[in-house]
Amino acid sequence: MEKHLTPIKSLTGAIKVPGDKSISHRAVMFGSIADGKTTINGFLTGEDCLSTISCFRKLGVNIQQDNDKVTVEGKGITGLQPSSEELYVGNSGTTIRLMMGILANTTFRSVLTGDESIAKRPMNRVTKPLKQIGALIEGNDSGNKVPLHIQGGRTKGIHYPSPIASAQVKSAILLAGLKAEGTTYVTEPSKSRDHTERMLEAFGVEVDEKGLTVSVAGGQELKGTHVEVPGDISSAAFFLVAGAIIPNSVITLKKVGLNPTRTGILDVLRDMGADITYQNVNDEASEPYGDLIIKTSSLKGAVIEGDLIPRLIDEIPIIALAATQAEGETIIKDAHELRVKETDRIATVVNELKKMGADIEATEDGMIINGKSLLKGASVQSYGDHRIGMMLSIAACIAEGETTLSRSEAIAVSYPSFFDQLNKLSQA
Ligand SMILES: O=C(O)C1=C[C@@H](OP(=O)(O)O)[C@@H](O)[C@H](O)C1
Ligand SMILES: C=C(OP(=O)(O)O)C(=O)O
Repeated sequence: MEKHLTPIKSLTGAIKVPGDKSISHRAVMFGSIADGKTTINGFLTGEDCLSTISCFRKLGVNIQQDNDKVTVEGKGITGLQPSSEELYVGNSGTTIRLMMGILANTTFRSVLTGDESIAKRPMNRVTKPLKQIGALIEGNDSGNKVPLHIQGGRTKGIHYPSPIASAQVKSAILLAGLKAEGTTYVTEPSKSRDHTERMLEAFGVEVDEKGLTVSVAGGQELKGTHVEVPGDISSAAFFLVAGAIIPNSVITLKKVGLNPTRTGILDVLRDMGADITYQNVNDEASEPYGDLIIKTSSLKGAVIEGDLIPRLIDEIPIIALAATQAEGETIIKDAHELRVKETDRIATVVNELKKMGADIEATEDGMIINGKSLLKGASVQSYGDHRIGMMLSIAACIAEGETTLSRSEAIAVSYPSFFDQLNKLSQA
């Protein structure tokens, strides 16, 4: 689908961004393998999370979904049933990688596959540790690419030093560890998002954390519960940057998730000089949340690297846009992981922003951006990557002239109401 976008004078008003994608996936997955019923409020109805529901239905789980309210009739950790069809995860890396951990607990064989983007993404990062735990996995490129065939075996706890800070890898291993003999440990090079750890605890599982090592003892069961999903900070990020760079703007983003493993974007934007304030913060919830108010700001460049990267990995495309409007240079490094997301996000961000006149260069593990560029409307594309599509739509709001965005439908993967909310704020 092609979208024609024109500049916006200001953004004002309040919105509630949709539910957190990482938490929505996990609520359905953990509810499915729990004993008893799980209710979810604030579920993200984006395509990725609908893929998760569809896969668990194929495994025999009864799931009712009414907009953002979901009820899951849990089957227990050994109660999933074989699917006669392939499990199709669409565009969702989180679905396939976490499901592999769960399927390592089954006695039957399942086949997992996905769209053209999933077909390119590396799965060795999970097949390798899961094989060590005892799962039987086969697939293209020695188990690195879909379709993947997976079956549980005699699983035994391992201690896995993960070469990358990845919540998908950590979660897949911990989930496989739930039924393994002994204890399963994962050590990361730096801390990735901890939604799995927090939610397993809410489902009654004991999770141990010592520094960068997380572990679960095998033989634990999950008990169905209620999950309240806060707004997705990765979706809010597009409006945080839009509010900062579009003149005369003041926006309130309500009930945004503020889990410290996800708030790197707030640290960076404040460091760059953005005027952000917090209201109604609830730190007590298993997943903290609060309202964020952002005003038009004069930004300056920043260096973004190291342990901060996993705390804002999905926000780098929109941070790159903010950097094009900042005074001075922004350097993003240690972000090699961007190369294996829905697209190679270093290449797609740099290519498309260059078409709009940005001064931006790719490096092997990041990018270098010189700010204060006057962006011009251009013909750009999302390459089927939701976050690239949204970043370019916000770029179009400040560009001179019209921008044509092709493959804009990809945005529905994580933010189906994105254009409605953008319109609402720009008309207010
Ligand atoms: O666990 C999750 O929910 C996610 C983890 C991150 O991926 P990695 O685990 O590959 O870093 C992130 O990029 C993705 O959008 C969601
Ligand atoms: C990388 C992302 O998701 P996933 O890995 O689940 O496809 C994302 O949403 O930016």
